[in-house]
Amino acid sequence: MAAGNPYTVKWGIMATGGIAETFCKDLLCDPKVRDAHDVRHEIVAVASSSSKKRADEFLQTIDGAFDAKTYGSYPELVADPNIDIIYVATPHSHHFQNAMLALEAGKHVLCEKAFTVTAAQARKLVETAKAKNLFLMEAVWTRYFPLSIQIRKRITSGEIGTVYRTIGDLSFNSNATEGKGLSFDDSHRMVNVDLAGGAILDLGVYPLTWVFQTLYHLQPEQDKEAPTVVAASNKYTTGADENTAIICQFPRHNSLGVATTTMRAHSDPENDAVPVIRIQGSEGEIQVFFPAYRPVKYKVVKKNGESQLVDCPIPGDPARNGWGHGMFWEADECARCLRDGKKESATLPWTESIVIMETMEAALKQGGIEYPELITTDVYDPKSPLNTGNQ
Ligand SMILES: NC(=O)C1=CN([C@@H]2O[C@H](COP(=O)(O)OP(=O)(O)OC[C@H]3O[C@@H](n4cnc5c(N)ncnc54)[C@H](OP(=O)(O)O)[C@@H]3O)[C@@H](O)[C@H]2O)C=CC1
Ligand SMILES: O=C1OC[C@@H](O)[C@H](O)[C@H]1O
Repeated sequence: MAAGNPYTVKWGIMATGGIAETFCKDLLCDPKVRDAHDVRHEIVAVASSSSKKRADEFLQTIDGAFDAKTYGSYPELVADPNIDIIYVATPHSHHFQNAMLALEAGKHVLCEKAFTVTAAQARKLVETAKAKNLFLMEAVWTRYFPLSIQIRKRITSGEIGTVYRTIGDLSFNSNATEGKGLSFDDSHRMVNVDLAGGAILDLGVYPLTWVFQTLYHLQPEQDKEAPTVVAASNKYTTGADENTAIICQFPRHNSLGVATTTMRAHSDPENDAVPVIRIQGSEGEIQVFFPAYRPVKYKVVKKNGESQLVDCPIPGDPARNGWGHGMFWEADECARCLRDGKKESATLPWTESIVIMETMEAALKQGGIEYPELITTDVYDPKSPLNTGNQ
């Protein structure tokens, strides 16, 4: 790399669903538009477990990377020597086996949230990345937003005093128009236990992200304290949780986090009428507005009543019809880590992903939510139907 040239990362995309499309469109945005001059991204390959044709169509959908190789299976993708890092964009159920497939093939990995279905799976991924000297990161994109970075800095600088409590919610009103059910088919990944569906793993991970990035991440390294967890869930007819509340207690730090999520009511039905995250300290609080996963504004309210509203827009690339979703910031983090030889991101270290998985696992257990053996095993199987595409 000549001095001054941006470092280029070559991405392989595993799966062609909704989030893969969004992420790839972000990769195709010009980094300079978001003031990133040191890194750039290339999509060099895409795989669909259903067919090569589906992967070909995907390139049309994202309207770019037309030279990328396309594959009709995940094993073919991970074998491609031109790829630096694989983005795993499959349902939760598949993350462990798919990420292992990529790591075992010697590829760095960015794996969608929720990282895994069980904490043991998360530990196994980390052990494998460590043993193989590979980069691995959970794709909790919200952490890499300038908004999140600003908020963490404000907390660290003491602007709201000692933080005692963070309350967060991510909820949607997904009630069916008729009857008592939800609007999803029972086979949909939001509610299907075979795909590790449910509110906790899909939505709850975001309010938990706010609890963790404000109450756990900022604890001094020598005094890290994992929470004790008390949780309750109401189950949907499929067996997945539809309505969950999780309390995280950090007794040594005298703080509490409350994360709630439901598919039965919206976090903010009046649109910006209420904050969806409240980070509460002795000198004031920081309020973050909907949605918890992609917030674009927050308010600092001081004890004396003074307040400041801060807008943090997500830049759109004019050359891509103004597209810009905000996933490019996590992609830039991957690029910088790879460039600098780092195996994990300091913004979401491996230990923290594991503690978050332990927290969600505790909540699932207390809520009586159970998932099938095929998707909870922490034994890697390259021939698992989750890897070969028969499932
Ligand atoms: N960061 C964020 O904002 C978001 C993250 N997500 C996360 O991304 C992941 C995927 O979600 P999303 O893209 O919405 O899901 P989709 O259902 O839209 O796509 C999932 C893709 O995974 C592949 N897949 C492989 N096996 C299966 C299977 N048995 N059933 C269904 N799909 C399968 C398919 O691609 P193919 O046929 O090409 O192999 C499919 O298109 C989840 O972990 C979710 O939590 C989701 C939405 C937003
Ligand atoms: O990650 C996500 O963020 C947005 C939600 O709508 C989606 O279900 C979830 O997977």
